[in-house]
Amino acid sequence: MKAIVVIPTYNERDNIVRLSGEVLAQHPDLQILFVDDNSPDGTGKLADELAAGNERISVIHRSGKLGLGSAYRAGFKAALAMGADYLIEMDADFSHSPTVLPLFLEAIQNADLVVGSRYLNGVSVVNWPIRRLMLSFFASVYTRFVTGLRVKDCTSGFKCFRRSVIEAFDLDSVKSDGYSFQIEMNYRCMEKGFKIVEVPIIFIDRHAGTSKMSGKIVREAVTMVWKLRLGTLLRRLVGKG
Ligand SMILES: Nc1nc2c(ncn2[C@@H]2O[C@H](COP(=O)(O)OP(=O)(O)O[C@H]3O[C@H](CO)[C@@H](O)[C@H](O)[C@@H]3O)[C@@H](O)[C@H]2O)c(=O)[nH]1
Repeated sequence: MKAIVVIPTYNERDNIVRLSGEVLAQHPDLQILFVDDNSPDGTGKLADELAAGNERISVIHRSGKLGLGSAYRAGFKAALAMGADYLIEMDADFSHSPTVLPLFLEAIQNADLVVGSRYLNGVSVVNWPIRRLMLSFFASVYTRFVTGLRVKDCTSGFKCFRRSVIEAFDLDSVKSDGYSFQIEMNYRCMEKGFKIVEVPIIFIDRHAGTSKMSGKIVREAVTMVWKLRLGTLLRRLVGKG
């Protein structure tokens, strides 16, 4: 079995050394693929040094900050080419605990997509400012209302896909560049009838570095849910869905 943890990075220099060690210690079949967008703080160079010293670590370099969704598209394509059986999404900043990874590998045996959920048993978020927590929580409520998704944490960035799920998508047709990538992937899985299972996680706000959340990312997510829903309705109307 080969499970590749795809980790997009932008200015995560203070996190990736400890993160790599902790991720790889969780299971012998885990590998890491960093997707760095030419981070000004030198994350990419440090990732190269880690990769040079460990064959379970690889790095993709891109020319500049092109967005989380776009980083995952590039990372997933590379992970497929590397022969991944499972493709895992994870943030670089320890908001996602590496200790959950073995649970993902267990849960994916009976699912097509495993979502690490902050909102399965109430709210499991530590240290997030209340405004950010409300934004995330109500983004999920709004997404469920508009799209009919039955996932409690629609924007979670900690998840595990079976290879066959990613192969079933034309990754280039996934439009989201920002965090709405998470919503779009969930929605497309639902449309294709894949089995989505949520497992509870505790999300802890980062210690080092800063969030890359922006108004542009929020606006993209607000409109994306309608594009997804209307796209499905239109396809049904013309008999292609
Ligand atoms: N390569 C690359 N990486 C990026 C970019 N933008 C963000 N990242 C990386 O993507 C991860 C998540 O970014 P954060 O900035 O830490 O996200 P957050 O604000 O804490 O958001 C969390 O909540 C979102 C909403 O629920 C989630 O969608 C997101 O995945 C994350 O868990 C980090 O590893 C960060 O370095 C980008 O443009 N390019």
